[in-house]
Amino acid sequence: MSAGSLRIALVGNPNCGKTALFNQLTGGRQKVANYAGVTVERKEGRFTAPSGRLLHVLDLPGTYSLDATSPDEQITHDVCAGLYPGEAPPDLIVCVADATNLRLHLRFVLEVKRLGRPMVLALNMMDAARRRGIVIDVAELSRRLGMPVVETIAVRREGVKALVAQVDGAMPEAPPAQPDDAASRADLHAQVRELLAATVAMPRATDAVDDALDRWALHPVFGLAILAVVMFLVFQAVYSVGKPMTDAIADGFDWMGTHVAAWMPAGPLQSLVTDGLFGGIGTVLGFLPEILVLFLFILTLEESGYLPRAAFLLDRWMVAVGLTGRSFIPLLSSFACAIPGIMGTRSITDPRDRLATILVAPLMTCSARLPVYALLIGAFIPSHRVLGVFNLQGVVLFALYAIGILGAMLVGYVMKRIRRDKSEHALLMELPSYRLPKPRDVAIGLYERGMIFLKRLTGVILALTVIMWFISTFPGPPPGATEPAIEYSIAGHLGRALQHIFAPIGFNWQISLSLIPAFAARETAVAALATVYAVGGDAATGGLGHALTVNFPLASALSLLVWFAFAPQCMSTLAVIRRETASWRNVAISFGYMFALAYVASFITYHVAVWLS
Ligand SMILES: Nc1nc2c(ncn2[C@@H]2O[C@H](COP(=O)(O)OP(=O)(O)OP(=O)(O)O)[C@@H](O)[C@H]2O)c(=O)[nH]1
Ligand SMILES: [Mg+2]
Repeated sequence: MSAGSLRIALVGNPNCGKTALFNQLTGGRQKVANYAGVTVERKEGRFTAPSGRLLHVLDLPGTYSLDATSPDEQITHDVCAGLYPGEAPPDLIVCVADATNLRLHLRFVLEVKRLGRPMVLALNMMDAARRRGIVIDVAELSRRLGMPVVETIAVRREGVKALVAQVDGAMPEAPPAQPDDAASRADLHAQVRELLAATVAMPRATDAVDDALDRWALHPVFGLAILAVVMFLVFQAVYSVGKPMTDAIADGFDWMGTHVAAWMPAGPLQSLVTDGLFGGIGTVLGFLPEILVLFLFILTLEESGYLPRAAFLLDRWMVAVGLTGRSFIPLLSSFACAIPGIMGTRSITDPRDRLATILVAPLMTCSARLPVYALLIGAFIPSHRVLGVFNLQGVVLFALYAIGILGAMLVGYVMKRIRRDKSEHALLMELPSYRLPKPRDVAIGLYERGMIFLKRLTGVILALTVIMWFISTFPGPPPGATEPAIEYSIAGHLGRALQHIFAPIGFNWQISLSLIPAFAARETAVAALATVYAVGGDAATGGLGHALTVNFPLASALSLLVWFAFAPQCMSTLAVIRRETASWRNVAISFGYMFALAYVASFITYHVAVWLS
């Protein structure tokens, strides 16, 4: 340890507030949510304590015990035991415990103590504990454990002051290291009982409000009905709240585009700015409000503690289709993006269940597909009222999310049928307390999502858009050409070559072409179509939506929507599958089955739609 700095590791059972504490200490913006298994990687941050000392803080995945059974728990174990490659053991372990659930959490505290390293116990969630009338004799607990004990409330700024003072003060003495064997393990239970009896007065074991809510939320029939209604309302909200804002942004960009164009001399540069930048990037940017509205709901649900209940309700169904209730949370993260979803599977203990979840995660509709859906739905689906109250566009969007989920169930079921090991695992999961979402955490989450979207927009999407503009513009038409200029460009040739593959499912060459950049980032399909049609001169009047309705039959649009629901995901997703499973074979399986599924489903959709119309 260098004289001026100290390395601290935050450890504890899942969902006890380690990350909330980490964010308060370091000003970090790591994800906090009300269920187990949110953090799956070690995250480092630092801050300067009042004494001027630099404190390095490590946030670790939660773990129920130090004999790690899943990849994220392994990380925690290795860091604490000083076995993590390339990392010295921490100078001080801050063990975080949920004060409302000490029966479970103290066991882990005792386990960590046996490592024989200097440690401090943070009794977190003291606000909730006091509300429930739990009284803890902190001085006695500290004396019996032989370590400093600090009460904290990680969701309030002032709630962590005492902890900072403690870690910034004199280093606590390390407890004696103890061997880790079966006998001493059995002993832990007895010790926890003794500690609880001597230091904690618990008026009632569980919260009356939680119990009352759970009678409805976990009811096998009403519970599922509530879940369906909640999900349906979320998608309605995306349309009724997000759409007007999206339209306003699109109009604003159109207006700016025409004005900027008026200032510039005609030529390739003007075309790049108006067709490529305002046409392409502007169109994608317009979908930010819809993404934010969707995530406002998802983050609120995450913080409320409702989601693990949904996992519990769906467990039976998930097992029936070859997944587990534990797959629920990673699959849910995949609605943001398959990448965090696939990384989130690290909390699934069984490698077989984990792989099944990884393979179906990309079928969940990620937020990058939302612009594509929104564009096509806006152009082709009339905004009728259904049953007087629901917006038809919202219903179609809901249906698209639903076919992704149904597709995942189908694929899970097929995998279950073909694998040899048919054992099933019961879901063991703690249900967290219900909690009113903290505006700050939701705001952090929204900010992070928004920034991810904007960074993609100014990075990969911008680059791809410029490339699309370039290949759509050059080479220019030969003298005396009769067709639109774009027909002679690289894009024209490439698109027509690809069309051989995609014509049977109803795609014209422009769409076939837009699938190439979409493989790098889904949203670019929108930017690419905007650029291609703008360069081709079709989008000049009435915007991209209009250009699409003129150039595309409805059957092609439906086929394209279905294609995007199932098609192999972007390259980054495949790269993460490779990293998480260390196997190219899984990448090939994933790509291959999704391509086949998408092609067959689009083929059927296209031909049925043509036949019906
Ligand atoms: N009322 C209250 N809620 C808290 C407190 N600390 C954390 N929370 C909430 O508890 C939940 C879990 O917090 P996290 O920080 O994500 O927990 P974690 O220990 O990092 O969980 P994993 O990463 O899954 O191991 C979130 O909903 C927080 O808002 C607290 O002191 N009081
Ligand atoms: Mg965490």
